[in-house]
Amino acid sequence: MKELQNEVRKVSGGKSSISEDDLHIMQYLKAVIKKTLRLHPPIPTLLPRTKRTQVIINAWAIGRDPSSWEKPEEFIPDRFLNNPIDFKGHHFELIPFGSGRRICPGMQLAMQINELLLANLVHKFDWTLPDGASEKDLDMTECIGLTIHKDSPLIAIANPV
Ligand code: HEM
Repeated sequence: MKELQNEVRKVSGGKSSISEDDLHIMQYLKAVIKKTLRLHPPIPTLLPRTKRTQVIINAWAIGRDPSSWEKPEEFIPDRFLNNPIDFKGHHFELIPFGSGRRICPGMQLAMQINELLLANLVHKFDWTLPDGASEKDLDMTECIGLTIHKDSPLIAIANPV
C-alpha cells in the first residue's frame, strides 16, 4: 500500500485528483491491478463457446498455476514491473479478460476505470482496518459463482489526507 501511495502521490505532484492523463506513468499501480486480476479474476471460468462439446477454461486456476508463477499464492506486484506479461490475451498465463475473437470488448474501459478509481482512492485517503487488524487478518475467501467476489465484505477505514 505504501509503495502504491508513494507512486500515486509523487505523480500527482500536489494536484487534488488524478486524471486519466496521469495513469500511463503509474507502473506500480498497473502492476497491483494486474496482480489482483491474476489472483482474483472476477470471471473465474471463461464463457463456454464451443458447439456440442463444452470446453471451460479456468482462468482462476491458470493465474495460480505454479508452473507459470513462482510463489503463485503470494501478492507480489513487483513481478509485473519490467515484465512483458499482459492481460490482453496474448499471454495465456494471465487471461482475466479471455483471449481471441471473443475477448472482453470492455477491457480497455474496465482498466481505465479500475486504474483511475484505485489511484484516486489511495491518493486522497490513508487506509486502515478496524480494531487494529492487519492485512494478515483479512479473510480472502471468495464466493464461487459466474462472477466471484469476497465472501465476507471488506470493511476498511478511509482517513482523508
Ligand atoms: C474488470 C472488469 C472485467 C472483466 C474481468 C471482464 C472479463 C470478461 C471475460 C473473461 C469475458 C469472456 C471472454 C471469453 O470468454 O473469452 C468477457 C466478455 C464480455 N465482456 Fe467483459 N469484463 C470486464 C468488464 C467489462 C465491461 C466494463 C464491459 C462493457 C462495457 C464488458 C463487456 C463484455 C462483453 C459484451 C462480453 C461478451 C463478448 C462476446 O461474447 O463476444 N466487460 N468479459
